[in-house]
Amino acid sequence: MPLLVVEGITKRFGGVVANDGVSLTVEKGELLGLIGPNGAGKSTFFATISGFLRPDGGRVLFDGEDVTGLPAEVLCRKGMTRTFQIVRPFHDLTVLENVMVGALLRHPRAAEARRKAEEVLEFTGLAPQAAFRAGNLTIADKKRLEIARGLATEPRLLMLDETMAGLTPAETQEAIDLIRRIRERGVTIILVEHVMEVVMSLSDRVVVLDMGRKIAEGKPEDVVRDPAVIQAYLGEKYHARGA
Ligand SMILES: Nc1ncnc2c1ncn2[C@@H]1O[C@H](COP(=O)(O)OP(=O)(O)OP(=O)(O)O)[C@@H](O)[C@H]1O
Repeated sequence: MPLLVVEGITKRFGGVVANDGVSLTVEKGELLGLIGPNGAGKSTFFATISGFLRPDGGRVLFDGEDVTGLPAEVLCRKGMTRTFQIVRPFHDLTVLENVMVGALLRHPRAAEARRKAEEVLEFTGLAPQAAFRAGNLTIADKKRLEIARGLATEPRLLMLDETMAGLTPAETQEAIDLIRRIRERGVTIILVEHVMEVVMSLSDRVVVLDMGRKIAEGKPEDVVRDPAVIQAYLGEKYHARGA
């Protein structure tokens, strides 16, 4: 049984149909890349399936259970956690305290939450910055903290929304390595990402959205050769890069 089954999810904002009957499945242990041009509906899809927005139609099944429209904190407890494109740590708390907030979900006693948070900081490479105020971190470390806060909730499905935006090539490589290691721990991952090298190197399968609809799905090497994908997305991207 797939870990996640999404059937015909639709989300409208007034006259804009941000998600128009999107269906997909994610197998346990799989890493699915979700790509598409700006405004294609990727963030809306994340928000709708992870309980931050209510869908106008369609169903979400998590590990066989219908979880459609349940609030984010309930879904998080069931094991579905998302990160945000615009990172939003508690700026005045330390890095350790920020991660403890995530860890408290499964470890209500502060000492245990702290132990869990320290383990996650070690794993994500943020241990040296544990006592820093989150607001003082570099962009790359803020992105890493966003992932660490998600990991501290001990998800089975982790949805990563543009964790590489604004990173240097060296920082991007570190983030790729971190995502690989998360995956080796058995966490299923959906990754929204514009950096194609990242999508290509990490994804088992790629789904392409355009104007709210799924226009392609398959192995990364097949999807990048799909004429509809080149026209809707890659052509524009390569053009924008001057290639
Ligand atoms: N809260 C909102 N209210 C009104 N319209 C919205 C809202 N959120 C998204 N939209 C619209 O829905 C469409 C899909 O937007 P969404 O942010 O999901 O796309 P995206 O693929 O994540 O884009 P990007 O790659 O730029 O992050 C866009 O037309 C956007 O303007």
